[in-house]
Amino acid sequence: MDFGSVMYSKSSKQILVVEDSVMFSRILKRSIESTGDFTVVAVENFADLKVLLAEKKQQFFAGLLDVNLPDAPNGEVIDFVLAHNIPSVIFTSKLDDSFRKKIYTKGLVDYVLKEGPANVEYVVSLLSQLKRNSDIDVLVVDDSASIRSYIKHLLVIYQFNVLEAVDGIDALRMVKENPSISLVLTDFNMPNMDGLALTKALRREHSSQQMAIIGMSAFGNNQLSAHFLKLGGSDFINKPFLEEEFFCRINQNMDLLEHINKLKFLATRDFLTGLFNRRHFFEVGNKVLTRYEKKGLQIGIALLDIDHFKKVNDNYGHDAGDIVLRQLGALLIENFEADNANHDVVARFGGEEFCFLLVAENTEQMQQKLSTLRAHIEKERFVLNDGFNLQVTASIGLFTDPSLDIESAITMADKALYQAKENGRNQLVLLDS
Ligand SMILES: Nc1nc2c(ncn2[C@@H]2O[C@H](COP(=O)(O)OP(=O)(O)OP(=O)(O)O)[C@@H](O)[C@H]2O)c(=O)[nH]1
Repeated sequence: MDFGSVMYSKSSKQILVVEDSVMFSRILKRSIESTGDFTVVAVENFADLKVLLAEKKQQFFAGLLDVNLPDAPNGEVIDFVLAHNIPSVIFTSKLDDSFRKKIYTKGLVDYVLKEGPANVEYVVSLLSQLKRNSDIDVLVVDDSASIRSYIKHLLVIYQFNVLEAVDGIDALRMVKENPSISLVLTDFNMPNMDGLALTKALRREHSSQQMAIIGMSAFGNNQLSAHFLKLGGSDFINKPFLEEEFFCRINQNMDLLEHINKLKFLATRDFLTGLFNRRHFFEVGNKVLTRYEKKGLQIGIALLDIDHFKKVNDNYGHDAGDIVLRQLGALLIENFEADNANHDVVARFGGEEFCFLLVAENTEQMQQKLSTLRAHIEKERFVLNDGFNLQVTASIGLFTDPSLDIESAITMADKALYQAKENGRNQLVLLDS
């Protein structure tokens, strides 16, 4: 048994595999690790498992357990691993009804039949869902404490972060205080504000692309479920439900939100740097413009262009150029997006050119901000794949005039940028009206 040879990256989560078939274990390891999100530690028998968990070297995100091991033929590993608080999925070659019920009462995440490659794919997607769920805040709304606690118990098995509310009014307050909530599971009959009124109120502020709302009510109430879905409910679960159906519906709804968010990201962001793209810059920029002009603040447009960037590509290769663009993108996100009380907007316009919409009390503030950025870029070490450190400089053109629209302001900022290049590069040039 060799646990020491595994390299752990800081962000990857560790998965425990307990499986006596070396071949199956290898296939699992390869498929799981190919996601780049997980590293696998595998053991072949119960004895090794005991040693591994006694060492307490790793914190496992999830376990994949074979229930029939030569030294533990009756599923003894299940209780042992669960006692170590490792959410687990079991592999089994056959499944009867009573065993299936036991799986969920024991607090296992799921079961997988050992049938072939499709099941390995299922395990990998299940692990990815668990990882995603650990970033999702769910609100459970029910006036019954015991039902809330049961649903919370199920959601925690699937790694969700769970918040609770006792009725619709309480739920609206919780959503306001916790804007990260993206799934609401609500009962219907509640005092003060019921599930239908809650859904109506939530949908005024949160579209179905931002938040999933799943209703839960006693079986047979078809009119209620239709009414709920028409109000904007995402899905409906009849009570009592099979745990398996409960998890499937929740995961399907969260998969949908995830896909929508990915599409939104792809439509609005530049692929290489993650900054806004040109189209989205205009969309956001125009909104910021109207909001801040009213407040009497000044707006400026700046264009930044890396100096002699062609030489970076020519001397070190296109990949090195991409590394510089990516690292510069991260620097711009850190300085202009992450902590952005003024709502400055920055985008990659293409190639090595970046555009800024700046909001400040006066032109001097903007100049100060951009001069600090220029100096920061000059000092930054861009680290290439072979470890070589590269330095670059950038020229910036800034234009300020409260009466111009964004497009005309960009044309003027481009003139200022041209002057900065003509004057010898690595500098900021201001043009104002
Ligand atoms: N690596 C990489 N290079 C790119 C990308 N987009 C554009 N470029 C390169 O950026 C370079 C831009 O060069 P030029 O427009 O001649 O300007 P420059 O060399 O930066 O010179 P000045 O702007 O005059 O200082 C070209 O070599 C393009 O091929 C990209 O996405 N990745």
